[in-house]
Amino acid sequence: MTNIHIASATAPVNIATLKYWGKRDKVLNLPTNSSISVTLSQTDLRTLTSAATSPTFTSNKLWLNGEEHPFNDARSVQVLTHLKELRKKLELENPALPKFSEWYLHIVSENNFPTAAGLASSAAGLAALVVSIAKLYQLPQSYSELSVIARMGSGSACRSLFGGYVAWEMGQLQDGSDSKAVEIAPMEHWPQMKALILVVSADKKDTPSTSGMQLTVQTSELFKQRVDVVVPKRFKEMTQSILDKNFAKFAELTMKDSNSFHATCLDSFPPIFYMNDTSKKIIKLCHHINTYYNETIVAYTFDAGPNAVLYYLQKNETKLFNIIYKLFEKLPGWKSDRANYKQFLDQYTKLDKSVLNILDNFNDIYKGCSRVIDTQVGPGPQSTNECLINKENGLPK
Ligand SMILES: Nc1ncnc2c1ncn2[C@@H]1O[C@H](COP(=O)(O)OP(=O)(O)OP(=O)(O)O)[C@@H](O)[C@H]1O
Ligand SMILES: C[C@@](O)(CCOP(=O)(O)OP(=O)(O)O)CC(=O)O
Repeated sequence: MTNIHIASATAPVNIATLKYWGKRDKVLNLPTNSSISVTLSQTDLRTLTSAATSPTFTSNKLWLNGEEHPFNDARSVQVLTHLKELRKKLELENPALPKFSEWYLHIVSENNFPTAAGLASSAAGLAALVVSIAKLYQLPQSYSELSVIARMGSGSACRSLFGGYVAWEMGQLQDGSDSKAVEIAPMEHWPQMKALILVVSADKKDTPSTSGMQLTVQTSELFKQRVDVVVPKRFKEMTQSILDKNFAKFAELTMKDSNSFHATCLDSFPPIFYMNDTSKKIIKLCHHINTYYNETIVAYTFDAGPNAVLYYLQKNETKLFNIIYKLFEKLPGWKSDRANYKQFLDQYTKLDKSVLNILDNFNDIYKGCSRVIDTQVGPGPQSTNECLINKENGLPK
């Protein structure tokens, strides 16, 4: 087979520090509040997607992690329709261009981490889908403009169009054209931000985010206070804390916002529970650590599932790991190039007796977790020559 055109791109995961929870328009996927996230390094968590088009393809197809995946759901169709419209404009302006807008697409995608495990695979997945097709179609739109399309696929995906520190501005327009992601600051602004993900064992999510947030909008009184008062103020403060590189402030707002989001889940009717007992113990542990050091050195945040993401600064890693490594050392995922592990264990025994007594209560906490992911702030989507599609037949390699 000839006449197959292919382009590939990677995209990162992002974990919100000011949560998106609630839609004001379900079809266009418009949020009830603006949100903020940190983009994580693609060395540890990334989606690689190759997009191909050819006049010989007979339908749109998606292969995800080696298996064919449904690709005709309303959200995917909406994303493809918008990208094709933008390509169509280019073809009208320049009739010499091949008519990609009239051909079907084959998409092959791989996540280098577990899919649908509450690790924001849909965010990285949708962002990589949009960026790879935009590259294939040679679209001139900015990443902010493309984020509007990614948003239709999954809200949080719009923030994965940028690296570093990202805001999703909720926008005011009815058509959603101003509900887009913008960069607050690139990764280089505050490269010392680290993230330790504690993957908490769970069979399945309590309630998918999409339906969970709709239930919250419909039933929670507390939610009104959150979107009208709490989040707008916090959005300004958190943006400023990032620009000022004020970790203590950033961390406090991050923890409070995670708690506020989960409070509105509990206030939904019937209530939604995303955190489990292990999640709650992790919250307590972080507060004990900050109290012990008399300084906010670690922040926790939880999405629509029990996994914890801990944010901390590189300069405080030793302080944090002197406590946390001992408690979670049995889990896989610690970076093997750390020569310091023995030192962390030695330091643990030298902590004050008072805190060691408290930490005794956390000896079993690792049993509720399956692995750690030791990562950090990272860049946005990348173009790549790595390709998952066979040029001869347009199928996965
Ligand atoms: N690489 C990808 N390309 C296209 N779609 C993807 C990709 N990865 C994931 N998805 C879509 O996202 C879905 C998983 O989304 P889901 O919200 O259930 O999990 P998650 O994103 O890992 O968790 P959470 O949103 O709670 O963080 C998959 O079933 C698939 O439809
Ligand atoms: C708790 C969250 O992770 C919710 C993410 O929700 P989704 O972006 O997965 O929802 P849809 O727009 O319906 O696809 C908070 C966040 O990422 O801001």
